[in-house]
Amino acid sequence: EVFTAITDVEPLLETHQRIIDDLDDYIFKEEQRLNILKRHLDIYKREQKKAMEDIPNYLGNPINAFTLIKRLTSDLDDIEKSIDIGTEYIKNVTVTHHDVKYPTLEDLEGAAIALTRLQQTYDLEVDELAEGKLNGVTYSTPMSAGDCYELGKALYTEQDYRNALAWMTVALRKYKLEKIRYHFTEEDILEYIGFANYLLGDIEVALEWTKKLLTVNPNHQRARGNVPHYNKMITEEKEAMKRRRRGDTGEEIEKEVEKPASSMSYENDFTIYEKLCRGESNLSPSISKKLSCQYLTGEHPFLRYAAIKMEYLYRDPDIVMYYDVLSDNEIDFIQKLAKPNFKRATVHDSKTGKLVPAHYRISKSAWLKDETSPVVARVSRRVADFTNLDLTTAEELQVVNYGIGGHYAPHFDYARSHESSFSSVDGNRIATVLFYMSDVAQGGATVFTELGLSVFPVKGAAVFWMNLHPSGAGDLATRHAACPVLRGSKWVCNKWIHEAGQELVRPCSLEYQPENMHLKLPRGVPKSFR
Ligand SMILES: O=C(O)CCC(=O)C(=O)O
Ligand SMILES: [Fe+2]
Repeated sequence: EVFTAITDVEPLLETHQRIIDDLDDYIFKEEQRLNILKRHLDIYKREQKKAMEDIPNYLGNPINAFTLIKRLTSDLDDIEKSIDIGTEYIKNVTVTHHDVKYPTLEDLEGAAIALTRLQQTYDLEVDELAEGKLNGVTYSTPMSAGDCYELGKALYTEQDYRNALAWMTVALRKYKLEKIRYHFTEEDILEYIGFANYLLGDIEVALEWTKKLLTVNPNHQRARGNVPHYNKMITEEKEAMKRRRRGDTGEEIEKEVEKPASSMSYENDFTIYEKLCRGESNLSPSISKKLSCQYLTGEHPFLRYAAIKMEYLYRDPDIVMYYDVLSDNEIDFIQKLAKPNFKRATVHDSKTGKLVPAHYRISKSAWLKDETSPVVARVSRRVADFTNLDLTTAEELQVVNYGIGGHYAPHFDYARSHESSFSSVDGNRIATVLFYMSDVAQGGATVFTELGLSVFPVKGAAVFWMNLHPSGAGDLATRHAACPVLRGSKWVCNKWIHEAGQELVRPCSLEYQPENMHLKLPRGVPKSFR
């Protein structure tokens, strides 16, 4: 009936306009949505291209590794949300690609923690890292506000509020510069900053940030609730201070709380560890003047064929490095053999005696029996040749690969008397041979915290030391650690040699005999080298 009179048609123009507005709005939103998707796609394409140019170099960079995991976890969530109609499509992508691996949010958190471990160990600036720089050199695409936000969020979840705050602060700065729409807003960042400050006990600063949040959104419910709460806490604290000053509190004047000795020594141990990881080793001249290099030659059939290049890294206790004791082919072969059996590394729980994963040992490892391949057996034989020890009771070859920020905190290789592995029938781990199966671009040193010694990996070389005194007691000086890998990938393999079978080559003794403290080099070595 509307077409019968022009006046009846007139209101239709309003409807018409409504549709125009709605469509405009819809298309604007769709374009925004597609822009977000396009931006993601561009980044995925750009990074894939960069990665394919040099995969080890790309993934060897902790920032690239982190952002890759982020693109396959939280960014993918963001993409899923952006595709309203296409939700089924992206679901299909993740459901039907059974042949590819997807990291989990746990992986994202692991990568975030690894990044802060690197930051702390190597004294890196958050601002530098966020620009994709390691020690002043640019190694990756700068991190976006989204990258920094996700990193901050993961650290917040891990209750590392100090680092969460540092990354959220960078996220805020980048967010304002980028002017890009994300799945989060400035309000979210401000809320994290405010609350992290509160949890760190800095109430006045928390209040300041909450007020900033309220200038952006005066109706923010949680922020409005927090302001009076923070104000109350500040007033109460001020009152308490006044009372304390007047001395009428009845409360005890706060004393400097002394930390228990054990936690102090742990902190000290860790500070030394971090210093050594940065290569700030401090061998005393009395040790360094005794260090030397030589060829290990002599009558031993193995050494007659191939003299080994040997270097003393420390004396008393002796720590030596043998060079070129694994060939590139052997390394390739052993890596291929180990990979399918890789499991997250575990440590002995001294209480339960069980093997459990631990945050202080982050790597993947596998054990290889001599019978697995003639190559593995050959490595054992070689170890017997250059250590002059009996390998019959040695453990299988342990192959290890350290991922992003992978490390092993200071420890002893031998079992202590209270540990369940102490009473092994073959005795304790008398000696360690640690082969380096890769060079490491940055970081990844093996450090001896009691000796002040840093050893940087050299592909094909092996470090050898005795863990026990001739009395069978553990040598405390052998405490050592694997530093976090800063850039690159670190491969090692360990051969742990046990006491049983060494009775003739290395007799036990309760007396202090300096010559018994030294390594017994293979027979046929000229006397001057012993
Ligand atoms: O990887 C390293 O540098 C040391 C490894 C180590 O100490 C161990 O596995 O016991
Ligand atoms: Fe070790």
